[in-house]
Amino acid sequence: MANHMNGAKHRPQGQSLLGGAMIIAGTTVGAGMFSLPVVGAGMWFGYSIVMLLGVWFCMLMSGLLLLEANLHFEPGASFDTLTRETLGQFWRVINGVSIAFVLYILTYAYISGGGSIVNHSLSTLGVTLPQSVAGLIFAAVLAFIVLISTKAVDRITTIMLGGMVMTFFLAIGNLLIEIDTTKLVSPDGESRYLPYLLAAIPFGLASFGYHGNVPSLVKYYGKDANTIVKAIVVGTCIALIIYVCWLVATMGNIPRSQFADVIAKGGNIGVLVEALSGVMASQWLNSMLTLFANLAVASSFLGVTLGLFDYLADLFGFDDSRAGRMKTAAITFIPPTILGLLFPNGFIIAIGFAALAATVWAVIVPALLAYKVRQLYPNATGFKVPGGTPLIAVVVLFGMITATCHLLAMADILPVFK
Ligand SMILES: N[C@@H](Cc1ccccc1)C(=O)O
Repeated sequence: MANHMNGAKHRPQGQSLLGGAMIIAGTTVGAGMFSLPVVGAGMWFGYSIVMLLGVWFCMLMSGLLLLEANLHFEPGASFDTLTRETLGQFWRVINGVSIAFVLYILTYAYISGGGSIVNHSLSTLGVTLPQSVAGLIFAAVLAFIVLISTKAVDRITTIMLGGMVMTFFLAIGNLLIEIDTTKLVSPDGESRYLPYLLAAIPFGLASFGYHGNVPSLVKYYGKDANTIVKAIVVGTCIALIIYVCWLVATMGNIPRSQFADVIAKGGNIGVLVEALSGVMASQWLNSMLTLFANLAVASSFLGVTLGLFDYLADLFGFDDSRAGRMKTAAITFIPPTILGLLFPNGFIIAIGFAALAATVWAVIVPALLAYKVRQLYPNATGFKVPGGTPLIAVVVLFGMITATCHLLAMADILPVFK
């Protein structure tokens, strides 16, 4: 649900807290959520919750550090401006490249996940398609909406958000009632848990990414630090609650040993939803769950690709005319769609790489920005994240550890549950 990446351009001052909290929650909750039970299956429920709490805290702090730095600039200053003016050209380039990489790879992840869930939905209707074709249809329909206008995206994501809230509570609410607590606390399968935690941290990080929205919030609220802090805290807490419910619903219904099958089939969204469908009593609730997954991936796709679309239009200087938008749409959608056709099942791998790049711009750069502005303005009286330099060091360390975990897991050095 990574919508409103660059939203809220047209709002005056005095906005309600709820709007901002929804922007943050909307961006945060997305495809990352579907990777959590799959990559958390090894360490299972208890450690997954501990990991989520730790990652939530660090990602909240990095968002607040970014806000602290941002408040030294005029509302409307972009992430690019912040890094250029504070850290210089080198970091500006690193930051820009890592943002573009995350947006591109997430677009691919959504096409892969979208193809998987569209395919699962069609198969319940008796239609079978190759997954790459389903991904292509998913991408083409949504890309068309982005091509029309930002307003079209805004309207459609709002409708989707409403649909997601209803289907989430219906489907997950029912799964929560049906959970089997013994599955949660004494899982089956091999008796090794903790070693699997490390390889899962990057997925936690990706699931709590929202940082591209911090400059949008400063634009939305002006320099009202108090309200923005509350919006970030409330928004990320909503995401945390949703993730905990989601882990209870999945791990309380699907036995740990069965996750090995889900992982063997690629761990994609459709496979996970299919496993959950197997334990749901009613066909109607089953459809609600499938609808929820479709909406979650589609709204994330719209939010992220709109961010990428605007970013690329700005980078290449394409205007807003029909020809300009066509050119921007071509460079936004064609590369990830080709990747989706070639590798329809790279969802989990793509989220992992998104996390690797996000450690740069959503964790390390915000910490460095805050460190630098504190040096530049030692007597500033505005908003300051508590904890001093030690907190900044913790956030940087978290980013470095997460990146290392991803690289080691990719190199097969860290244990990954299979
Ligand atoms: N949190 C988003 C992904 C994301 C990462 C980084 C920044 C913005 C969005 C998701 O789970 O889908």
